[in-house]
Amino acid sequence: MSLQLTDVTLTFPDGASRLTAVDRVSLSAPPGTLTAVVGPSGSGKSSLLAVAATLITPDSGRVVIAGTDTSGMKRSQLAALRRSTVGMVFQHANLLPSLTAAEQLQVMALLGGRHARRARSRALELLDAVGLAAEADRRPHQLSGGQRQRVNIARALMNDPAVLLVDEPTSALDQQRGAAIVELIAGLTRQRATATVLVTHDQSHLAAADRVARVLDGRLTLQHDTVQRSIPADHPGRGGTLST
Ligand SMILES: Nc1ncnc2c1ncn2[C@@H]1O[C@H](COP(=O)(O)OP(=O)(O)OP(=O)(O)O)[C@@H](O)[C@H]1O
Repeated sequence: MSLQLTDVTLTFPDGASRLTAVDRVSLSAPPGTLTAVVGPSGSGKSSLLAVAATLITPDSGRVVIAGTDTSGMKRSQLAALRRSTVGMVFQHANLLPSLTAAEQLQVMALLGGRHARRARSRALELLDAVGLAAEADRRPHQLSGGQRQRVNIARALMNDPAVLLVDEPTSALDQQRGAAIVELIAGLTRQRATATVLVTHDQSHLAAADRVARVLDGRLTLQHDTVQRSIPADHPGRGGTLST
């Protein structure tokens, strides 16, 4: 299991008391599957994703990423673990205005301590995978909203993460471009055997997911598997047929 949350609770200060944003949630995400997390506004979806990303430490419960139990880890250790095993895609692409599409990806590899020349070829390979081979040398202002989000997705995959966490990636896009982005994420999840968790408001995105988790008032109320899929057997450490 690439991502495992066990009995996780997260609270925030709320006046004299505390608000429970995530309430005893257990969720596991196997490699090569897309888990959609849906629920009304304020139900705790983003909080759950932030805990899974180790950006926030929960009050209680356990987060295991790619076999590493993150409990008690120092901030620097968590940052290193995130760099090597977690890719994150947020609502807005947040690209650096002065860098080309390829350079946005190369920066990630250099931060991850990878070799510069290999970083360039990997960046071009990933931009091709998201349909942007011809846009590699364009800067963000020369790209459409959907293209910027594709660069964002490719960037998140640069360090070959075991876990891909995606928060509302289509909110700035129209229905058609949004659906194409979710299809792209689903395809990359299977190709690259990432354990992907996608937070979305949009019910129409659920068709692309293997599993659906519903959150209400911080609780996971229902989780079901939609289909059975196989993942590439030659992917290191992630191969085999998967029964979700
Ligand atoms: N940093 C914070 N400090 C205090 N309360 C917070 C904080 N972040 C979230 N909350 C509260 O936790 C609850 C869950 O919020 P969260 O953003 O996780 O929900 P969500 O389902 O992602 O909502 P949306 O779909 O609107 O983004 C809400 O009541 C919210 O007000």
